[in-house]
Amino acid sequence: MSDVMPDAMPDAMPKVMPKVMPDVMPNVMPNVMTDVMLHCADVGVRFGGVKALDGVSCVLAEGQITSVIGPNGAGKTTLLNAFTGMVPMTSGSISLRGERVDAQPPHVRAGKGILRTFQNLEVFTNMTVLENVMAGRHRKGAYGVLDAFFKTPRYHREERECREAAMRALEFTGIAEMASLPAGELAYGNQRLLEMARVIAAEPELLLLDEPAAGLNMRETRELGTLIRRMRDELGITVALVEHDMELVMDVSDMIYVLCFGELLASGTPLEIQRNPAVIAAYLGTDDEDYPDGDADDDADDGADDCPAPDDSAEETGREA
Ligand SMILES: Nc1ncnc2c1ncn2[C@@H]1O[C@H](COP(=O)(O)OP(=O)(O)OP(=O)(O)O)[C@@H](O)[C@H]1O
Repeated sequence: MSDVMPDAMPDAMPKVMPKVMPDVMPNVMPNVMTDVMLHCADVGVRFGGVKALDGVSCVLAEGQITSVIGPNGAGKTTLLNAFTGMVPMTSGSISLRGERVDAQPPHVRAGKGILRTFQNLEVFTNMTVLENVMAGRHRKGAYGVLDAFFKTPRYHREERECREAAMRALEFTGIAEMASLPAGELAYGNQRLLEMARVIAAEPELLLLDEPAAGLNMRETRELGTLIRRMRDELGITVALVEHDMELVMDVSDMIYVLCFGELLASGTPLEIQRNPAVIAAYLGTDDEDYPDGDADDDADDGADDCPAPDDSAEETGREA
C-alpha cells in the first residue's frame, strides 16, 4: 500500500485503489491497485442560479470503465463537460495523470487524449463512412496546409496512415464493409458504431461516452456493451460512461458514481450500487421487478423527484439556487 495512504480509511472501501491516493477520495474505495487516469476534486459548476454540480469528487481509474448515473438533470453531462473543459468550473480541480488540466481549454485536453461522443449523433451524413472516420483521425496528423496544397510525400504518407488506421477502427467496430457508403445511408445503430469507430481512430486515452445506447434496440445495446468492454480490454482505453440503460451500466462498469441534484449520492461496484439503499430508494426504485435484468430507464426518469439530498446543503443543488 502506498505510503501516501491516509491513516484513517473510510468505512466503505471501494474496489479500485489508485496507486497514488488523491487528496479527496470518493466515499467508496477500490481494492485493486491501479493508476488514476483522471481525478476530479470538489468540482462545482453553476449555470446562473442553478448549481449543476456541487462539490463532486471522483476518480477514473486507468484501464477501467467508470459509469456516472443519476436521474435527468442530475449533472452527468455537465460532469463530462467539466472533464473536457466545455463548461467553466466555479470550484474544484481536475487532474489528468496527476497533472492539473482544469485551466486548459478543450482542444489542449483533447490533444492529451480526452475525447468524447455526444448524446446526439454527430455523423457527417454527406461524407462516406471511411471519410467520417478519417476526419476523427486527422487530429493526429502533423502535415500543414502547404503539404496538403502541394501534395507532398509527407501528405501522402500521413493520408495513407490515416486511411489504414480508419479501416482498422471500422474493422474493430464491425462495419468495415460499409466504408464506401455515404454515412447518411447507414441505419441508426450502424451510425452509432461509425461514431465509435471515429473516436477509436483518434486513439483516445480517456473516452467519455454520453448516452451511447440512446436510440438503440436491446440487441444493439448488448453489442455496444461488448464493444465498450473490448475497447477497454483490447485497446486499453479508459472509459467514462454516462448512461440511463441500467442493464448496460451494470454489465460493463468496474465502478459507478451516482449523482443526484448535482451532488455525489453514492459510489461503488455495480453490486454495491444495486444494494445501496439510498440508490435504490432515490433512483433505481424498488418496484422494478425486472431490475437488474430490465432497463431501469423509466425509473431514472421517475426517480428525479424522489432523489434525497445527500446532505443538508443539497437542497439548492441542481435546482434554482
Ligand atoms: N448550458 C446550460 N445552461 C443552463 N443550465 C444548464 C445548462 N446545462 C445544464 N444545465 C442545467 O444543469 C443541470 C444538470 O444538467 P445535465 O445536463 O448535466 O444533467 P444530466 O444528468 O446529464 O441530465 P440528462 O440525463 O437529462 O441528460 C440541469 O438542471 C440543467 O437544466
